[in-house]
Amino acid sequence: MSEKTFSNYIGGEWKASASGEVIQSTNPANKTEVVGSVQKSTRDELNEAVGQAKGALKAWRKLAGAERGNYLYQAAAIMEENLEEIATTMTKEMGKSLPEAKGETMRGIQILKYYAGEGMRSEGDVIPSTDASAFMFSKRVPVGVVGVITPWNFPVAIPIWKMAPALIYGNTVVLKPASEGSVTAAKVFECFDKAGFPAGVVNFITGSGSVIGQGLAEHNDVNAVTFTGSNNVGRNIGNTVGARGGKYQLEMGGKNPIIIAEDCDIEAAVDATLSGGLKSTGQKCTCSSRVIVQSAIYDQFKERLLEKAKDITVGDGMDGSTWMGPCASEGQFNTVKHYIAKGQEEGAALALGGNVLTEGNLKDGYYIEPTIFDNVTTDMTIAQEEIFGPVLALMKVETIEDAIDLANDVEFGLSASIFTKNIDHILSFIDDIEAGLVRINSETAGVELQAPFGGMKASSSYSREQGQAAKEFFTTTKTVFIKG
Ligand SMILES: NC(=O)C1=CN([C@@H]2O[C@H](COP(=O)(O)OP(=O)(O)OC[C@H]3O[C@@H](n4cnc5c(N)ncnc54)[C@H](OP(=O)(O)O)[C@@H]3O)[C@@H](O)[C@H]2O)C=CC1
Ligand SMILES: O=C(O)CCC(=O)C(=O)O
Repeated sequence: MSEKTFSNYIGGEWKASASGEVIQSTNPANKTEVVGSVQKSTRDELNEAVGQAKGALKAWRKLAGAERGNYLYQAAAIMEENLEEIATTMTKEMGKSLPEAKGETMRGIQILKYYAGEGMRSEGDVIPSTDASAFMFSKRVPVGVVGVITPWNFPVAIPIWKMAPALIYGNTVVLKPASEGSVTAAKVFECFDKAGFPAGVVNFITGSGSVIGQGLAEHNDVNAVTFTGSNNVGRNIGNTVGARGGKYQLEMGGKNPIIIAEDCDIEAAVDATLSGGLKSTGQKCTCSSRVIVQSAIYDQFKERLLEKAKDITVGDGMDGSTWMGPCASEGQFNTVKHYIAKGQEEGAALALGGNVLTEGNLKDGYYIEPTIFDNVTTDMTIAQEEIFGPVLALMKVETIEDAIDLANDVEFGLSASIFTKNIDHILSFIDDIEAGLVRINSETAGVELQAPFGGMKASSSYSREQGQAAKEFFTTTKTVFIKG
């Protein structure tokens, strides 16, 4: 893949920033490899992108839903032709293994198709009026210009799961992707460009979060902002958009528990813990980070977990034998090292890993061993804060009631899972766990595009994304009363 500089996509044209500056994206598996560069854009360019989106709004919302859907089908088809290239760029830019990157790209394509079909579905209800000679109905209408601010960990799926519903319901969009995932997002926009959306309907602008992201949050012509990322940034965006009367949706961190009950299938529970905790190098907001195990099987579970974790192959995501890639960036690498040191300082026992990997080619990347802490208590930092790295915290409990209380003892509430065959435990878990995604005998990660996605407590702004739930955020309702 040749290194390339990508422009912004504004009003249907690729345009370089007047700043003359670019942001380089490097490969976390090989720090010296530049994957590509994107524009370091200015506020004026953001204003231009928002102006284009505003200008395109009327004609776009007046198209039939099926016509808007055709553009999404077209984008999906073009992405399918370019799947390999997009996935390769993703692996090189943020490090997840190539099969995971391909899976994510395929998921983006399926999301586009799902929402394309939405253009042919109901957009309201007929409601009986108390006046027998009148006709009353509700009708969903677009919110307007939508600002989309996304993280680097799912650089294809997250921008698409926000843009596709925004577009099908008649909104126009301005995407500001994470700087560390911008080259991959630019590849997606190349497909959107080829799909031939009317000028101004989809816009792509790169640059720093504090200039372009904050600018989207502050812009009075941006009617709604949808964000996924860290809690601090998310709260600030919510406050800024809310203060000017805009609509916002925030999806933020998680500290997701997986409860291992004494009656469970231990092999399945071990596999799910490793997959949910360490796939994508633990860089999913839905990843399992607290493993809460009943004391009767604690030692047996731990032994098997350690045995299997030792076999994990760490390396460049482009290498077919790699199960776990590097941390996505130097910043993330340093954060993970900080939490590993903090865990040790606060008295957790390191049962596995904890070291930086430097053997052979690994020295060129941001590699950390799969790390498992034992004897973790709920007051420890590693049991409370989102690490976003390959670190699991084992915690021991006596009863399932204790396990659920412990699981709820964090500020987050995104995803949670339990491994058990006991129906009473399953029912009380479903009832009592404070999480937006509740998973039984399955890992905490694994989001289905047709179902609502979002968290409780500090994990989200009470809103839900994906499936039919997306309609709530990307539309507003008109109630129409007609009397002849
Ligand atoms: N829940 C989730 O899905 C995710 C959670 N995280 C958590 O966040 C931590 C940090 O990750 P990071 O990517 O830095 O997350 P951030 O919240 O910093 O970034 C997410 C997005 O917001 C943008 N942004 C940054 N600062 C501002 C600002 N002041 N105003 C508006 N937008 C802004 C970023 O742009 P830019 O990239 O240019 O800074 C990026 O597009 C991780 O360690 C993890 O704990 C991260 C990713 C996803
Ligand atoms: O688990 C998934 O597939 C999606 C998780 C997610 O949204 C995230 O990590 O940002």
